[in-house]
Amino acid sequence: MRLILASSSPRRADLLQQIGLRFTVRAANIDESVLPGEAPNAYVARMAIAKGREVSRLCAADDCVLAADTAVIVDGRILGKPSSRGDAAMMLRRLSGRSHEVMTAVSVHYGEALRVAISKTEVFFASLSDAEINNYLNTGEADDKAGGYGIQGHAACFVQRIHGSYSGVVGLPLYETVDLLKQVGFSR
Ligand SMILES: Cc1cn([C@H]2C[C@H](O)[C@@H](COP(=O)(O)OP(=O)(O)OP(=O)(O)O)O2)c(=O)[nH]c1=O
Repeated sequence: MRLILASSSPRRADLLQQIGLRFTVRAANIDESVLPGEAPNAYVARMAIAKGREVSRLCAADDCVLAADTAVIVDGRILGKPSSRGDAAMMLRRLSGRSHEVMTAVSVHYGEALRVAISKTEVFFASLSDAEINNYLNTGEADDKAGGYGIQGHAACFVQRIHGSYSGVVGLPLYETVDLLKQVGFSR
């Protein structure tokens, strides 16, 4: 009986380690395109379930598989990971001087059981100058992160406040994760 983290994200592994869980990492590789008209909560839940399902197929029947998906939502639009530096710059200009929502869905597959939770956090960004955006992009932090920023890195300077879950913004909401593991009866 093992806990498997179905993720290639080093942040998710760091967060799980932070709360003392022992686990093995097995990354999932799925198509992350948004369906036409798909609502943000439906999208992140579908992605978290698909990642978990793919990895659980390769695991033992008594393994517990944890997966997650994070998206940034602004004006009803879903921002995933930027496809280029220009795309990341566009995302950061869109987030500048206002608040947006970060949604992370977590899925747990354990035996026949599947549970999903969604964490939503409002993040308030300061106004960013073009120079600040360019300097930030030079750090390379934007490349693999939803919305083109990481609150845990240099972009912390852009964040005035948040309302919700810090670990959820970084990619794995820890309260919800532990709650789901309890719900399916997975004990450490
Ligand atoms: C908003 C934000 C996102 N992120 C990260 C969390 C996720 O790793 C990433 C969003 O992409 P995801 O598709 O959720 O995850 P991933 O591709 O990194 O990893 P995997 O699918 O293998 O689990 O953005 C931060 O690290 N900090 C932040 O402040």
